[in-house]
Amino acid sequence: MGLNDKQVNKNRNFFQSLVHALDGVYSLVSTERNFRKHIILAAIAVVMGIWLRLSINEWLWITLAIFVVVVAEVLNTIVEAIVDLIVGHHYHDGAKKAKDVAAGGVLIAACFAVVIGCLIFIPELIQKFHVHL
Ligand SMILES: Nc1ncnc2c1ncn2[C@@H]1O[C@H](COP(=O)(O)OP(=O)(O)OP(=O)(O)O)[C@@H](O)[C@H]1O
Repeated sequence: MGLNDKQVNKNRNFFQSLVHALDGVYSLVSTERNFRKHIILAAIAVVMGIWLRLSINEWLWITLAIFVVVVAEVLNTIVEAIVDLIVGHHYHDGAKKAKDVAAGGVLIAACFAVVIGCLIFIPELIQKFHVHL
């Protein structure tokens, strides 16, 4: 994936911008283990949502929860890349703080997603099993 042209100047057209943006998404999926785990959990939530026939309101919350985690993962990856670019493999208290705070952001986002998932799926599952009992 990607143009692989060591380009450092601005993108010339929309297609070039799109290819570089897709390169970024590919990089996230191929290099970030936690991002892949979150995508798998998001896919499970979507399949369960279809199975439980969630309302539009519930889908809005589930979508928000998924995107909050994705955005947090993206920001975490950006912070890690920039910190590594600046300090490399040298220990630095500032580098530790930046990476730990970025990881903390992902944790907070994941907790938000778990709360939303429980609030939506637990009552839906209880209702579903009552119907079939
Ligand atoms: N240059 C550094 N200076 C100080 N501490 C560092 C440095 N690089 C990493 N660390 C510490 O090591 C931890 C792990 O760093 P790493 O670069 O492996 O992030 P990383 O977390 O890949 O995380 P994950 O894959 O879990 O999102 C950081 O949270 C930080 O506490």
